[in-house]
Parts: sequence; C-alpha cells; structure tokens
Amino acid sequence: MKEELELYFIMGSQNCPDKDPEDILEHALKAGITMFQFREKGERARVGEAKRQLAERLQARCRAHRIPFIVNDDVDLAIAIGADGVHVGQTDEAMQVVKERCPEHFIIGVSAQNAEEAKKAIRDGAHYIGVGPIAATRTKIDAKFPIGLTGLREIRKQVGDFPIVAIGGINQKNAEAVRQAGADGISFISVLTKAVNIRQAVDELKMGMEKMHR
Ligand SMILES: Cc1ncc(COP(=O)(O)OP(=O)(O)O)c(N)n1
Ligand SMILES: Cc1ncsc1CCOP(=O)(O)O
Ligand SMILES: [Mg+2]
Repeated sequence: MKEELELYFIMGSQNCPDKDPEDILEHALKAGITMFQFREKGERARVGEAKRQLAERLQARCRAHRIPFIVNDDVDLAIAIGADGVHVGQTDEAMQVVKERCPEHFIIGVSAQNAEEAKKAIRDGAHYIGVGPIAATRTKIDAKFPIGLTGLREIRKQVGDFPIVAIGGINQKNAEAVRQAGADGISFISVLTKAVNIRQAVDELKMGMEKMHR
C-alpha cells in the first residue's frame, strides 16, 4: 500500500476546465504517478452519465498502466464500474456501510485531520488515511484550516507505521519536508493540473520523496 501512495494524483474535470482530463492523466501516468483518484465534484463538475463516462475513460488509462483507480465519495459509482477502491471523508458515507457494500479487494481510504479521526479510521478498517490539509489550498473551497507539518508529525506518532498519504497545498518545494514529517506518500491536484510540464513536475515531486529512501 505504501508504495502505491507515493505519488497519488487526484483530479476531476473541474480542475482542468481548459484542458482534456484524459490527456493530463495520460501524461501523469507516463511520468510515474503511483495511484489515481477520480474526484469529480464542485462547480462545473460532470454528473450522471457524463460523470460515469469520464470515470470509465480515466479508469481505462489507469488499467493500461496498472495503476489503482480510486473513486472519491461516490461509492455507487466505484462499485458500478469496478474501481479499485474508494476514498471517503469524515462527512461522507459511514465506514461501516462502505465496508459492507464494497468488494473485499477494494482499497478504502479515509480522510483524517487529527489523531482521533486517524485512529478511528484505522479501527473501522481503512487501508490508508489521507492526512491534511497540510498547507493552504485553493483547490477545495471547504478545506479545513491547515494542520502543517506539526499536525502531520503528531498523527504519524500516534498511528505507528500505518499508511499515510498527505494532502493539501503539496508541491515541489514542500514534498521533501512532508515526507520527512512522516508521510508515506503525497497526494496533489493543482501541482499537475496547472503544470506547464507534467513530466518535470512529477520528476521534481519524486525527487522530494526519494531523498528519504534508504
Ligand atoms: C487522499 C485524500 N485525502 C483526503 C481527501 C479529502 O476527502 P474529503 O475530506 O472527503 O473531501 P473531498 O475530497 O471529498 O472534497 C481526498 N479526497 N483524498
Ligand atoms: C481534496 C483535498 N482535501 C484536502 S485539501 C484538498 C485539495 C488538494 O488540492 P491541491 O493539491 O491543489 O492543494
Ligand atoms: Mg469526500
């Protein structure tokens, strides 16, 4: 699980209104992302059949590169298209229901902003926790106040070696510090959806993550 979390890209069409999301994902996959989350939500997001069709197109790209395809929030969609997993937050579908409904092999990710939420998610059967927001972000309008590296370190201290991916305001400048503060992986949206050169951006993020490797 930890290796898959290393470079976890998240995107929906609302994150790249002037570009083709399939094109962005293909570049990101070729550059070496290790997991992908389809997060189609908010203003200008696709709904219904258009959302499902986009999900299936992006899923096919991930399959071709053997990269896990995770669906954000929408458990029905994840099950319907045979995704590799779902990611749910504190106010999304309850973990007990998610566990009951999803196939055994599903990867289940849960968001946590503090150690209590993190420990509960682990007790409830999460496979990884998405910890953040680490820094300020403009991508999620209802994002909570950033917990910083201090918040991340505290959660790491309390969850032992449980898989953690950090999220929120992560970029080439802070990736290494985030890794050093205890994240097994980083997740990011705008650093790729707004990148002029996706390969270069992924390479730089990867460098930040690899500095800690033994
Ligand atoms: C890897 C990862 N971590 C956290 C989140 C945030 O989930 P949530 O708090 O439910 O907010 P939304 O993304 O649903 O707006 C995430 N999506 N992925
Ligand atoms: C989905 C989500 N959850 C917490 S912050 C965030 C947005 C991350 O986007 P960015 O990488 O552009 O800051
Ligand atoms: Mg959610």
